[in-house]
Amino acid sequence: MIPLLHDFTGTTVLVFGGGPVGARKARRFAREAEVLVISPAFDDRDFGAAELIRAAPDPDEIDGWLERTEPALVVAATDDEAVNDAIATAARDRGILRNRADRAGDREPGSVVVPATVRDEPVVVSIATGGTAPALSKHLRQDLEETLDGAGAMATVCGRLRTELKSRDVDPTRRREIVTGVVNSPELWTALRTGTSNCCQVIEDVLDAELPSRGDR
Ligand SMILES: C[C@@]1(CC(=O)O)c2cc3[nH]c(cc4nc(cc5[nH]c(cc(n2)[C@H]1CCC(=O)O)[C@@](C)(CC(=O)O)[C@@H]5CCC(=O)O)C(CC(=O)O)=C4CCC(=O)O)c(CCC(=O)O)c3CC(=O)O
Ligand SMILES: NC(=O)C1=CN([C@@H]2O[C@H](COP(=O)(O)OP(=O)(O)OC[C@H]3O[C@@H](n4cnc5c(N)ncnc54)[C@H](O)[C@@H]3O)[C@@H](O)[C@H]2O)C=CC1
Repeated sequence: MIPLLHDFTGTTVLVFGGGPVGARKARRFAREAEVLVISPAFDDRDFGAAELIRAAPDPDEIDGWLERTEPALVVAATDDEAVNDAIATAARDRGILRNRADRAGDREPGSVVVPATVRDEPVVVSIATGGTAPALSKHLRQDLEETLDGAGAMATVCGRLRTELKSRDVDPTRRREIVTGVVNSPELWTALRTGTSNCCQVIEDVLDAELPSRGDR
């Protein structure tokens, strides 16, 4: 399987099942999508900004929910295998992406897996184990959280530097050298991680060091 990034902004994600797994997936997608959770019970769980709809559709009622809500992705997270089967079939027949929480192993096209994710915006890292060991995905995610500290700030610095260097017509080879040097600098990582220097300061320092003849300041 090949990981891809998909923007769900402005779309609907439909989650069946209001247990811990349905709640986790709902929180995940509610970051950017409009999430509807269908379940006969919700207990006291955190569903993020998702809308909760109390219902327990039978397998033959699932397709009607897909027709009415037109989701970009459907999550099957009920504890009823027949319902999860019906969700997977109806979504496949309508060409809708689907995630089955109760299945590991081979998948057909359009049947997607939710990986463990570490974020330090705009950086994102996803981890999966081919369904073999989701607990390992979770463990590695927790480990990587430390490694990624400062990566978001580093990405912001590089992005602004690239724009700045392009606008100054610095040739592509030199630009690449400067940006690669920044990414590989232990001092800059430490500065961004500890907050001794912020993104703007780092950019100014790099430009001063690399383009000492900047005349417009
Ligand atoms: C195939 C997949 C489909 C999908 O859901 O997309 C799937 C399937 C199944 N998970 C099961 C169990 C557990 N899943 C977790 C946790 C997570 N599971 C997630 C993803 C995936 N789980 C996809 C594969 C990802 C990969 O390739 O690694 C994560 C990463 C993302 C997320 O769900 O948000 C999230 C961690 C998020 C985080 O913390 O970062 C834990 C740990 C815990 O809950 O603490 C357990 C208990 C321990 C264990 O069993 O390992 C079972 C057995 C159920 C049963 O026994 O009935 C099945 C079904 C089966 O195996 O048949
Ligand atoms: N992918 C993953 O990370 C994991 C997957 N699982 C699998 O996912 C399933 C769900 O896990 P949990 O949330 O722990 O189970 P759970 O049993 O706590 O929750 C299932 C939910 O589905 C609801 N439900 C039952 N019939 C329904 C229907 N017809 N329509 C809508 N909702 C319905 C129940 O009321 C309940 O809220 C499990 O059966 C298990 O196979 C379990 C653990 C982790």
